[in-house]
Amino acid sequence: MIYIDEDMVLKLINWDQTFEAMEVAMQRYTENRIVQTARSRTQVIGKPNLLVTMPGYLDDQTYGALGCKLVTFFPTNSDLPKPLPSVLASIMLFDENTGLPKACVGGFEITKWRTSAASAVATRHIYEKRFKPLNILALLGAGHQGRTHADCFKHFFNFQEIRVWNRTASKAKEMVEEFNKKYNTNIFKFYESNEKCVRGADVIVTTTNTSEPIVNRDWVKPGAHINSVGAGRNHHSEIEESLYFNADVYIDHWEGAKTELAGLEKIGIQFKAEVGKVILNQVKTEDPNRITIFQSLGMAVEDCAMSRLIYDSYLKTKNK
Ligand SMILES: NC(=O)C1=CN([C@@H]2O[C@H](COP(=O)(O)OP(=O)(O)OC[C@H]3O[C@@H](n4cnc5c(N)ncnc54)[C@H](O)[C@@H]3O)[C@@H](O)[C@H]2O)C=CC1
Ligand SMILES: O=C([O-])C1=[NH+]CCC1
Repeated sequence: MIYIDEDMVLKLINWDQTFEAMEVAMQRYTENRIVQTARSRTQVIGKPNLLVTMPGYLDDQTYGALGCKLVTFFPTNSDLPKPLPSVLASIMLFDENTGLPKACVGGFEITKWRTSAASAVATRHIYEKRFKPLNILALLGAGHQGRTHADCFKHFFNFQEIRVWNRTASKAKEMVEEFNKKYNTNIFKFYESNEKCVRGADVIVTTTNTSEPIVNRDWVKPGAHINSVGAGRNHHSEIEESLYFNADVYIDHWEGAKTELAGLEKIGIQFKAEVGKVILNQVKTEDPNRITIFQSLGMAVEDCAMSRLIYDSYLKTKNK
């Protein structure tokens, strides 16, 4: 069995293949060519810290794999004297004919990249494909996911303004300075107020651990698209609940939604479809003024696709 560490993952990963891997994983989901369950959660007693397991099987010539991601979600890591990321992960990849372990792949970078690319896939298929405007992007959250989403959306879309808000303003300011420098641009703008950041935005991405809404119904312009990624108290804490009643809500997978979005179902929200159906043109939002939401949970088969991609790329570099 080989170990592919985070540095190597970063050398091998790229946005275009990650996007394709996410499209394939979501499409195969709808075609019933995957197996995955709701993830298991093992909590450290007396703490909000969790070990989460995500096993999956994806049937695909290029991205197919049998694997299991092990994720730790430790929100208390940000309070350590030397802070650590709150989401850490490793992915085990198995031979689907023998069950032998093939690789253990670092899952920290993969989780950031694949989650960002999943949001981009959702934005492309739910929103951009309908010729909707892509002028202003609002990013709420300047943590690991917020930063990777900024790179990803800069790569795939041509926004004229990318607004950044964060609970701790200094982090958003730092990010804006760093990203304007990195891309030699001035399109990244710091926002002190989440309301002002959201108002007028065409696309909104939320990547926070908040347990209270940071996006209110009245702030979101008609026809805007939201990718809600963060999992605070639950996986739908970032958006005011009444907004879900006024939107078409898309998910990535029903197994996860049944448990992790049970709170939304309980208050009567019906999910329109999984993103795979939109990719396959089986469903779409017709009304251009209807707000759309991608409620991203993250799927095991996305990690299977990514670990296969990284494993194959790794072998290619070794065989050169
Ligand atoms: N949907 C998916 O597939 C995935 C979702 N996630 C979720 O995304 C979220 C962000 O993950 P990372 O960026 O890795 O974490 P991080 O620790 O790097 O960032 C956390 C962010 O949440 C913000 N935050 C924390 N408490 C807040 C509050 N009360 N109000 C407003 N903002 C608050 C912080 O300012 C920071 O911007 C987490 O909830 C994580 O569980 C992570 C991976 C995959
Ligand atoms: O899909 C994923 O890896 C995660 N979703 C929420 C925390 C980690």
